Formats: sequence, structure tokens, C-alpha cells
Amino acid sequence: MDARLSFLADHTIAEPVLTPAAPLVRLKNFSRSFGANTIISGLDLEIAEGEFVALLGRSGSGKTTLLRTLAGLDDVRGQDVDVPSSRAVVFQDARLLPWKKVWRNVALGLKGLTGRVRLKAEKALHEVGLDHRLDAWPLTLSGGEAQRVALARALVREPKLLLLDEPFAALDALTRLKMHDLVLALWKAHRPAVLMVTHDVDEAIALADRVLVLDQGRIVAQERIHAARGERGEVSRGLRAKLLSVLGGEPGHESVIPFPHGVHAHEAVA
Ligand SMILES: Nc1ncnc2c1ncn2[C@@H]1O[C@H](COP(=O)(O)OP(=O)(O)OP(=O)(O)O)[C@@H](O)[C@H]1O
Repeated sequence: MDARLSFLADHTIAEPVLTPAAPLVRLKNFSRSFGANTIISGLDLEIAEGEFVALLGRSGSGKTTLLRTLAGLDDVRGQDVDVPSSRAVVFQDARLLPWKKVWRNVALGLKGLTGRVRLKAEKALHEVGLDHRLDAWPLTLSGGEAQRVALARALVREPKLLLLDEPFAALDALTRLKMHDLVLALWKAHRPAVLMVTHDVDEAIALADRVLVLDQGRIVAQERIHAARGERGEVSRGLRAKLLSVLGGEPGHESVIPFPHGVHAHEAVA
């Protein structure tokens, strides 16, 4: 077996984090400081094409800093950082322009004739189940609808890398479950690589191929989940306890979703 594969098969808690397929994202010995404050230090990370990675970590561990780097929002000159330019980000808040109708928010930045651009936006909004809200104003949307528009706006660009920064954190539990199903359906249809920052261990286990834990700017744990998304009830119990212990029992990482430990309703459909 390839040395890199056997490393992963061990579920070892260690660096570096390597993936078996050709990496789409590659950071080598990456560091980031703000003044004298080093936030990320000597981090190695690879994400394969089409891989779904969840990133956990205590508050202040550097998750958003890492995501901003991958999103191209920070200066990485002089560092060994390889990230595709085809990428899109969805944040915790939808960040829609209130003076533009929903379809125009989705179409923002797309080039071409208005009719064609509108068709693309319509298709993307159809995929997130919002055909009926094409001409709505953003301020009339619910939180869940606004996040669905944000997903449509990201996916209409067919990004190779989709970055999700706690995209469901502000939603109620049942809306969040529906969003999980939607994100998985979109991921299966479009197959971008995904890096999803979350505080919710159960969300990470339910959605990802691989879960990483960041602590003080270093990856201190990685777990590759081989079980199909519909069959994670069993593995999720042990994994959940393990990840929570790595997270040091800090409150706030347990799912607020009212289902038995580590079991999500959408596992039935994944
Ligand atoms: N622009 C900045 N200038 C100075 N310090 C910053 C800046 N951005 C982030 N930091 C600091 O870097 C550290 C990591 O922040 P980051 O937002 O990446 O953490 P996080 O893991 O995403 O936290 P949370 O889960 O609370 O969102 C924090 O101590 C934060 O104060």
C-alpha cells in the first residue's frame, strides 16, 4: 500500500495531513501571524479533488484564518500555498446585497447576456429549491432561504473548491438538518472539494469524508470516515467521543440537533 494511504488507514492523530488522490489544495509549512501573535505555524494540508473535509477547533484556534487563506482573502506571498482560483465561499451570514433581487445576487459577477445569466441563476436557484423566490428581495427571505441563495451564488460558478465557514450555525436545528441534506445533494451533483468550518462535531461526522481538528494553528487530529453517509450511526459514537476529547471538552461542540448521539435524520437519505 502507498505509504500515504497506510498512514491514513491508521486514523492516526498526527501531522502531516495527506490525501491519497492528487491534491487540489496544498499548503506546506504554512504560517500566519498578526503582529507578534502567531496564529498558524508550520501547517501542512492537502485536500483532494472532490473531497469533503470538515474543520473543527476551539474558538480562536485559527479556523477562519485558514479558511481566509484558502479563499484568497489574505496575502500569502512567499509561502508555499497552492489553491485553485476556481473557488467560492459561503459564510455564516448570507451576505446578500439587499438592493438586488435574489436572482441578481446569484448572478453577481457572471458575465454574458442578461437572459443567459438569468437562466444560470434560475437553474442554481432551482437546485436549492427556491424557484419561487427568483424576484424576491433579500430582506424578505428567512435565514434558511438566504443561506440557500448564498449556496446557489457559490455553486453557479461551478467552483472546484467550496469553502463553508459555519454556514448553518445561525439556523434552527431542523433547518440545519435540511441544509445538511441539501449540501450533500449539491456536493454529489457538482463534486467540488469542500472545506467546512464548524463547531458541531456531529455535523462534521455526518457530512465529511475527513475531519480535522485545529489547535493553536496546528492540525492535532484527523479522522477519515470510510463509512457511507447513510451508515454512520455506529462509527459516529466512538468518533464523536474521540473528537470531543481532542477538543478538550470545551462546550459548544455538541450538536443542538435533537437526535440520539451522533445519529442524524438525514443518514436515512445520504
Ligand atoms: N485581522 C486580525 N488581526 C489580528 N488578530 C486576528 C485577526 N484575525 C484573527 N485574529 C486572531 O487570530 C486568532 C484566530 O482567529 P480565527 O478567527 O482564525 O479563529 P477561529 O478558530 O475561527 O475562532 P472562532 O471559532 O471563534 O470563529 C484569534 O486570536 C484572533 O483574535
